[in-house]
Amino acid sequence: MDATAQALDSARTPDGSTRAAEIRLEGVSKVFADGTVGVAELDLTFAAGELTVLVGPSGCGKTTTMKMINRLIEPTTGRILIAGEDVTRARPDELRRRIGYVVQSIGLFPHQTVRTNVGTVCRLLGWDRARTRARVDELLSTVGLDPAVHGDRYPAQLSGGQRQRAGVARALAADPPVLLVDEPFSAVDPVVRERLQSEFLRLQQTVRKTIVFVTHDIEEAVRIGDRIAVMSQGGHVEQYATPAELLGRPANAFVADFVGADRGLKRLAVTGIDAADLEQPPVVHVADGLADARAAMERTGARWAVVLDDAGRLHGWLSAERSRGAGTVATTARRMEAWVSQDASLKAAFSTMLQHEAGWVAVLDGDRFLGVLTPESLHAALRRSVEGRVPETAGAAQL
Ligand SMILES: Nc1ncnc2c1ncn2[C@@H]1O[C@H](COP(=O)(O)OP(=O)(O)OP(=O)(O)O)[C@@H](O)[C@H]1O
Repeated sequence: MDATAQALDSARTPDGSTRAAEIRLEGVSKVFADGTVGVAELDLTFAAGELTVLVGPSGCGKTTTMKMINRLIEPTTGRILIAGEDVTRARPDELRRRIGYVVQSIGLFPHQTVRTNVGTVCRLLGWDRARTRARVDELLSTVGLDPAVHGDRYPAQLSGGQRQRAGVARALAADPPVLLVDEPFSAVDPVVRERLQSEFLRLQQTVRKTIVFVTHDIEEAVRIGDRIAVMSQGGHVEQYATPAELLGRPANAFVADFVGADRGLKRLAVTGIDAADLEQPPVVHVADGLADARAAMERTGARWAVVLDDAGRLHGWLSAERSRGAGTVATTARRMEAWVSQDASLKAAFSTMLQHEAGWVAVLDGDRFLGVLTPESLHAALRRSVEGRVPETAGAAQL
């Protein structure tokens, strides 16, 4: 076993799983035999445990960059370090057994069952049958396939989405610290695609690998990436940033054009709710009298108040107008259905607001009321997400 294989094997967590490893490209170029420059002088670092997306127009060098990491393509110049070890000095076969690889076009071996397919690398690494079988069944369940139902099937007996999941399970089987993923969802329809993306994200939350993910689809990139490298011809990185930064502050015209004119809308989906974004309307309690509620609203000039129950849970809302009538808060308050959890995106909050035709949406932490988002505070939240990088006066134009 060479130094790179050892480095990839060595970092074990207490539960025995492999730690994610940083990948560093230093001055990497690829000039093909016919003189085509696939990638020129590329410096890029993929942080350990992050999902980094390479995105860009066709032929810009995404796949070449990815395939140099597991040496399916040999770099012409430069160094590629994984966990500090130079992969160009490693034996390619040992290297590839330690790097998971998911690709849409290279499918599963058609004449092997799903279980045999998924266990391929485990067997190559010399694992015994029992360990391999246990690992394969665990992985099949993790990716949403039932070992008892799907394990003994052949790839042709699975749907496209199921085949893709089996491919992901195969890549993860030997618990590699690094996973390379090339356009895995391009052949499935948009609905299945979105579901597979969500599943893939959930899986990454559990396994926390260093993932390099290639796609030409910016929607997919912003949906799943922790960071995104937007590339142009020759593997040139035009911008390397988080989805929110990329959409909020494209570095140049190329990136702005690539992310699309609707980038403000796309940003809603990648921006979370921050406690600082929330407005605090007057709060009254369900046991209060209407006079108290009215007074609370008059003090701040508010047109409505949030009504909480004794435990601080959202009960509903009360308008200033209704508070002038007779009765109690309990009998006069209206139910409040426009609410989201604090871990929702701004897009989910806005969508909830529209769905209920409400002027605001309550934000909850479990049962606990945290505050409300209005169209104004939502706008401010979007601007805050790139604060420090967007001049105040440019904010409106960014949307
Ligand atoms: N074996 C090869 N010989 C010559 N040129 C090549 C070879 N492989 C790739 N190229 C060229 O290198 C450039 C980068 O190709 P690459 O496949 O990395 O692009 P990509 O960004 O992944 O594109 P796509 O999104 O279309 O898959 C392209 O101009 C391509 O034509």
